[in-house]
Formats: sequence, structure tokens, C-alpha cells
Amino acid sequence: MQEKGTISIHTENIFPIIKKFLYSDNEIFLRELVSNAVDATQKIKRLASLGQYNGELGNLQVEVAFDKDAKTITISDNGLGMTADEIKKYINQIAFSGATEFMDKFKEAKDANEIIGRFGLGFYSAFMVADRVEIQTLSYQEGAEPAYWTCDGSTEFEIGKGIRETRGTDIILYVNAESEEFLDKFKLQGILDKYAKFLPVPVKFGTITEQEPDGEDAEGKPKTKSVEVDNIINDTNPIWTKQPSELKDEDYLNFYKELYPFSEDPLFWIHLNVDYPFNLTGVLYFPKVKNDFEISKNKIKLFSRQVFITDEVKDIVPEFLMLLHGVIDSPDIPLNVSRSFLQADSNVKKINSYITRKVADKLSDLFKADRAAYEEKWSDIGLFVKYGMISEEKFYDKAKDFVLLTSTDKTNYTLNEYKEKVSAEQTDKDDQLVYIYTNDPAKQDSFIQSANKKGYDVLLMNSPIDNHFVGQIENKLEKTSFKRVDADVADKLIKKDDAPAHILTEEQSTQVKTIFDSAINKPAYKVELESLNPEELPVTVTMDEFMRRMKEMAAMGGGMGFYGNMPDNYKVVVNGNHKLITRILQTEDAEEASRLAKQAFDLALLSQGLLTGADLTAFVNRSVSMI
Ligand SMILES: Nc1ncnc2c1ncn2[C@@H]1O[C@H](COP(=O)(O)OP(=O)(O)OP(=O)(O)O)[C@@H](O)[C@H]1O
Repeated sequence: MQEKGTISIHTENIFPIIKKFLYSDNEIFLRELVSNAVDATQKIKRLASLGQYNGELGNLQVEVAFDKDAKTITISDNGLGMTADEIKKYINQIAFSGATEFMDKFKEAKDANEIIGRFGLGFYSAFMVADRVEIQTLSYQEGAEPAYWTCDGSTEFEIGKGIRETRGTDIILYVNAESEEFLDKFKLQGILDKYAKFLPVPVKFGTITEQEPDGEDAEGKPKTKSVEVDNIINDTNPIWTKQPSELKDEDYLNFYKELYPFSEDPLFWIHLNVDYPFNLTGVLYFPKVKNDFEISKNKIKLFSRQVFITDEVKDIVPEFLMLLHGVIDSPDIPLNVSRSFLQADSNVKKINSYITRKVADKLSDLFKADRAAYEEKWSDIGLFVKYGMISEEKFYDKAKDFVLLTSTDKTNYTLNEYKEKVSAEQTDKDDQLVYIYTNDPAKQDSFIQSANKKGYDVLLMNSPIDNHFVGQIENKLEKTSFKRVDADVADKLIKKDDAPAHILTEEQSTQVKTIFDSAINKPAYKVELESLNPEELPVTVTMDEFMRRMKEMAAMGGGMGFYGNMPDNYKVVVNGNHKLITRILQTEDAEEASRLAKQAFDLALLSQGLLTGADLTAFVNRSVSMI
């Protein structure tokens, strides 16, 4: 019995399109065929468990082999096999039931994944690399005859009696001239490692040499001999398929090493396991994140029933968790559809919020269970937490209880603890709490010391995300504002009614202002006289908090272009109550008074790292002449 026929498709010839269009992604043919083979073995197992197959199951396995001379790649399985009728039904017809739709839609598809899965063309991806494909198969059904099918990529096929003697299927690809690169051990091994490493059925690819004990030598030392054993490329039972109770920390760490061989150990992990309302398993790791986000991104691998699909999980995992590593496996994620569809998919949305919740719960547990250990990890996880609080409302609601604020003396506080700590000293006359922070403790040291002297605490906000984070919590917390420690002199950071009295008369104040204005002689620096604590520095240079934030936003492209174009403006606060100012007033020689003023101003600049170039040289020379 041999039959020829035409594949039932309404469109002339689909293969040239598949081949040409999908060329860049052509390695996925192996994923598709190996997955079909795995499915076939799982189906026979299922039939056996349902009592619909009573024969020997044998060692269920898939094998990938290649023959460089014959230019073939063969994917074999001992699954359920197909009868000739089933080939006609599943290969000839079913595959192309969507062909018309395919022809309409293929133009908008962006990659091979999209087309192949969406139109049930898994098997036909073989034609991306093969001139001719042959099936040899024997069905599990009693009395079934072996069947054979072949097709050269045109719409013509041939079907007839096959030669396979045991249950299962061989798919033989006659590799085309452009795809001979696939006839290579390392190339195929690489593709299998990528897509098939965790398939649930053993996949054999050639053999490897192992050493086996072989008695003892003449001196009684143990001997070994080389034996060829099957090279099974996959771990059929990866940790995410197991129950957390079966696993030890070591198992998680080993798995992490297997996925990311050159990475440092992760901080901790979350085992995901849901089956309702969607099905999802996986393990997500918190890596040690360096300040460079980008290199840590895109490390989560997405699987569907243990078949690797992609490491682009952008729409499935919330943006702020893109820094996590690990695997997610879900048959419920529509893998083969376009981006916009994925974003609108309700399962994807649920998965997204499930992951967010699990991560928040894990952090909360860690915080509650062992505060000290949590604080130790804070420098690494702080980034996730803050990023999450900024980008996801739901996460903010949970994280507000375990986010930590770190003071310059390295003590950590929760939001509530911090409020409690500073509210007595740092509430201003309008009942607003003022949190003071530094983004550069070395540069702002003199300001920090002045603030501490006044009994104020200064928070450390020097991670790349803190700028945004400050804005976010300021919005959320009631009656609370943030001021960078150098936004004003310490006496003025928090406006209270108890300002020290002026010791200068108005006339004297004007006189001092004139001396400083002419000594400094720079339009960007505006001199103002304040009556501060006599202990404070005689001169301080500050930039207004509002102005500075606007300029920072403009620099980051935040739409504050107007502020970005403004020149830097500084306030030069002269402490009228400081004894140096009195001395300047009493100095009769105008030149000497100006020199003193200039010296005090330069010292203020120096303490902030603002004194550079010729100004610095002039300062050094002046200082030398003064001592
Ligand atoms: N190795 C095999 N053993 C038994 N049946 C197979 C084998 N390969 C393919 N088939 C049959 O051919 C059908 C079509 O396969 P194809 O890969 O084109 O689509 P699919 O597997 O149903 O869907 P998709 O690959 O898009 O997930 C399969 O559903 C299966 O019934």
C-alpha cells in the first residue's frame, strides 16, 4: 500500500514562507520535535495508567542522533506512535487547519515562536532546516502496522507501510545545504542544553566515556576501565517540580550554580507553587545586585511544562522584579502570542500580582523571623524593595512595614520607628516632620556634623534609586518632607520659632553684606545675612532643596527643561552672630576685611568640594600669607 496525496491546505505552498521567514530562529526546530517526542512518551504512560494500554512501557526515552555523511538528524521516541490514518489526520490535515488564517496573519508575526505555536506548526518547523522529512512510526494499538510518511517541503506527500519494528516514532530530517551547521555535535548539544535541559523524559544524545571500577592491579591498587554510557542531556526532575519540603538549602544553591555557573551565591529564594486559578511553579532567587542594574536583568528563564521557551519575561514578571534570577514554569502563559496580547491576558496579570505578593510575603517573613539577618542583607535587597515601592502600589502597601531607613551612623529603622525617633527634635513650627538626608556623606560632612550638633539625625540616601524613593515616600507619608542636609544651614533646615536674636544692627548687616558681595564678586552666589547660633560656621554655601530637585529632574529628562537651563544658584549664608563677622566689622583696613571675608567664603566652598582651579590656588596662597 503506497499512496500519494496533497497536503490539505488552501494556500499554494506554505513551506517557502516558513523557511524564509523563520530563518533566524531556525534552531527551534529541535525544541519542537523533541517536545513532540516527549509528549508522545507521556501520552503512552497516561494510556497505560488509564488501563488503555497493557503492553510493556519499557524505558521511556527520547533520542537525538545525527549522521554527518548521510546528512540526517533523527529524533526518536518510544512513545505512542501513529497509524497511517493518524498521520493523515494529525500531520496532513490538522497542522494546516489554520492555514488560511496563517496566510492572513503571518505578515504581522515578529518571530518564529509566534507563528509556530499559534498555528500548530510545530512539526513543520522541521522544514526550516530540512529538504525532506520522513516519519517512520509504529502505533501502540494492537495489530497496528508500521507506517511511513515523507514530504519534500512541497504540498505533495507520500504515505505507506513503514519499517519501524518497535512502538514509537522516528522523525528523520534530510538536512538542507544551508543548514549543515546543525550536523555538528557541539551545535546540537548547545541547542539541547538550551531548550531540553529540564525535559521530563530522559533525552539521549550520543554517548560519553566514563570510568568504572575494574578490579585491582598487580600492586593491589584499584583499577578503572573506560566504558561508553548513554549521554543523557537533561535533568528530568528539576527542583521547581518538587515540593519545597523535599528540598534543602543546598539543593537550591546547587541549582542556582547550575543555571548561573559564574555567579555569587544568591541571598535567598522563593519557591513558587500554585495550581489555581492558574498553574505556575518556579524558583526565584534574589541575587547580590551590584549598582549596575542592566547586567543583572533578563536572567529569569521561562519554561512551559519543562520546555525552555525564553528568557524574555518582561511582561510576565513585574518590572521591578526583573532583577531576580531563576525559573518560572507555566503552561498557562500564552507563549506564542504577540506582546500586546500578552499584556492584556488576564492570566498574565494574575501571575504578575501573584509573584509580587509572594515576594512581599517572603521579605516580610524574613524581616519578622530574624531582623538582624534581614538588616545584614539590606544593602542588597534595599534596591528591590525601594524599586518595588516606587513602581507598584500593592507592593508599597506591604513593603512600608519592612522597608528600612539607614541613618548616617548605620542604624536601620522602619518608617514607624524613624518617625518615633525624630519627631521630638525634627518637627517644625507648622507641625511638619522634616527628614534630613545626605546623598554624599563625604562631601556633605560639615553639614552632617552641624545637623548632628543640633540634635538632628541624618539619613543615608546614596543608592541610585534614592532620589525617586525620597519623592515617593514624601508623597505617601503624612506631614513629612525631606531636605538634603546641605539645602540650608543647620539652624534653618527645620524652621522653628526659637531663632537666636540678631547681634548686628541693620546698618552693620548691610555693611557686612557689602563687604562679602564685593569680596566674592560672582553673580551666581547670593549673600544673605542670618542670625544663627554663634557655634555655627561663619559662612555656609547652600542650594535650595526645591531648586536642586528641579534641576536634578531636568538632568534626568523629567520634563523640567526650564529648570535645567537655569544657571546654578547658591546661597551664601553669613552667620551674623559669629565672632569672625564681628572681627571683619571691626577691621579698619578695607582690604584686610575683604581678605577675611574671601577667606571665610573659600573655606565654605572648600568644605563642599566646590573650590577648584585658580580659586583654589589663590586660596592656598592667601592662606600661606596669612599664617
Ligand atoms: N513523535 C510523535 N509521536 C506521536 N505523534 C506525534 C509525534 N510528533 C507529532 N505527532 C502528532 O502530530 C501532531 C501535530 O504535531 P505538531 O507539532 O505540528 O503540533 P502540536 O504538537 O499538536 O502543537 P504544537 O507543536 O504547536 O504545540 C501532534 O499533536 C501529534 O498528535
